[in-house]
Amino acid sequence: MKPKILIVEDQFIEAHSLERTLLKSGYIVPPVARSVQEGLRSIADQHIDLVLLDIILKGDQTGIDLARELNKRNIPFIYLSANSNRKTFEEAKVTEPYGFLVKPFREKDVLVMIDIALYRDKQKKSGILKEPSPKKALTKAEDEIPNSIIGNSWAMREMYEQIRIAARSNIAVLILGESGTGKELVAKEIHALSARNNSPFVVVNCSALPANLIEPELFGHEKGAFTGALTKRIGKFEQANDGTIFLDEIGELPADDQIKFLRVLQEKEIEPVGGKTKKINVRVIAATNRNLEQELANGKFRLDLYYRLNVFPIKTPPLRERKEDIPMLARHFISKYAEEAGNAITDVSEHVLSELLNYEWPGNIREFENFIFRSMLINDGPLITKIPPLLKASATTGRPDKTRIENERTHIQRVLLECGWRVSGKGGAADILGMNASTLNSRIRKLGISRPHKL
Ligand SMILES: Nc1ncnc2c1ncn2[C@@H]1O[C@H](COP(=O)(O)OP(=O)(O)OP(=O)(O)O)[C@@H](O)[C@H]1O
Repeated sequence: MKPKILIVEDQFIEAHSLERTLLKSGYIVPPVARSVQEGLRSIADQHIDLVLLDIILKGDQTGIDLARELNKRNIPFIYLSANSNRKTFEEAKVTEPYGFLVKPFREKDVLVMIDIALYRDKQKKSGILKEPSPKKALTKAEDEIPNSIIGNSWAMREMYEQIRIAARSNIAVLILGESGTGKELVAKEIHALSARNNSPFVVVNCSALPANLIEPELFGHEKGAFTGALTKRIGKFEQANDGTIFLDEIGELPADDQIKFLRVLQEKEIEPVGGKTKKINVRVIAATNRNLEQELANGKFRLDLYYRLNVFPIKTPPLRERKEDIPMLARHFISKYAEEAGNAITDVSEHVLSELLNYEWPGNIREFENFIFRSMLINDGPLITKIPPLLKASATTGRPDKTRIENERTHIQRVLLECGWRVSGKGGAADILGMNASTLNSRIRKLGISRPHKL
């Protein structure tokens, strides 16, 4: 039987159009509730599978008050909201909705979000997503994740599940995770498993472009649109037509471009500089290693854009939270670099493995990968027995009263000092830390690290 979905909405026209959309898709829809009281009566009378809940309702109480009741009864819900302010958003967020639909919404977005919410709720209730017993072998079926993401830990298996759900729809995805945790790899995997996999996958790193070049780069420009625009240029969104665009470091997008990006998400159209608007069909995956909610609070990231993007967030776990994957990752990178390193190394020794497990890997897999490669160069094989020094200062085994930010600052400062403040290139600080040079420069700025005068 199709699920029963209750609409709690006091605006007659909006409620009616939603009701029609749901009925057309075969959902069972009880009479619309116009207030919190009516909503409470409705959930008391019958079993409801999901609630679409407007935040501002007639009467003293809001949708957020009703959400607290729904939580007590384990009924999942999605908020419907117009442009609610930050305070309302913060209050709404703590009630843990399955999503926010921002008015005006498109029929397709509503249906996809409902589909995902019902699926996630079923998973949660059936306990499928509970941690498997440690005695069970953790196998990864090849047909589930065919590509290059390595890891069998619980954290990774949960992430694979999210990737599979995301790949089934066209919904915007926001990948959140520290630098070097494989966000780009996840985006590629979603594209590869999706129906768009025969069309382009286009990557844009928003932090690598100077602010004034982002707009023409993303949206394209006509010949002569500005000084220096000698030829017409097709922007990245258009290059990705029918496929997927991956916008890395989305937190770095300047305010003006955020508005234009919102338009792509809402209207599915772009406006090349000096040209006419065009319809496009692109799946958007964005990523950030910043705390976007902090950026919202600082007024640097638009709330409406955040709503649109945060429909389906996926977190990439840091390596220190999945150390059980370290032996597998070590073997993977050893075989990846075997030819380049030109020796017959097959694995790491027991002693080295325990060193690798004891370290916290602040630069995550990128740092780990670089480290394995550097270790291969100083060993003959068949095992890696010698390794370059690991920078213990950043390990959580260091001073427990230091915050992670302080640890990161100290770690980056040390590495910069070791390399004489050379950021990019082989053996530069970015290489050693396992970060992109642009990411490192942005971290240096954010953490307020400055170069000592004597250097
Ligand atoms: N699970 C994994 N298995 C194998 N390789 C991985 C895994 N995760 C990351 N890598 C490798 O680590 C490197 C960094 O990954 P990626 O660029 O996807 O990270 P990121 O999170 O996007 O980093 P940043 O935020 O700095 O852009 C790449 O070489 C990638 O192939």
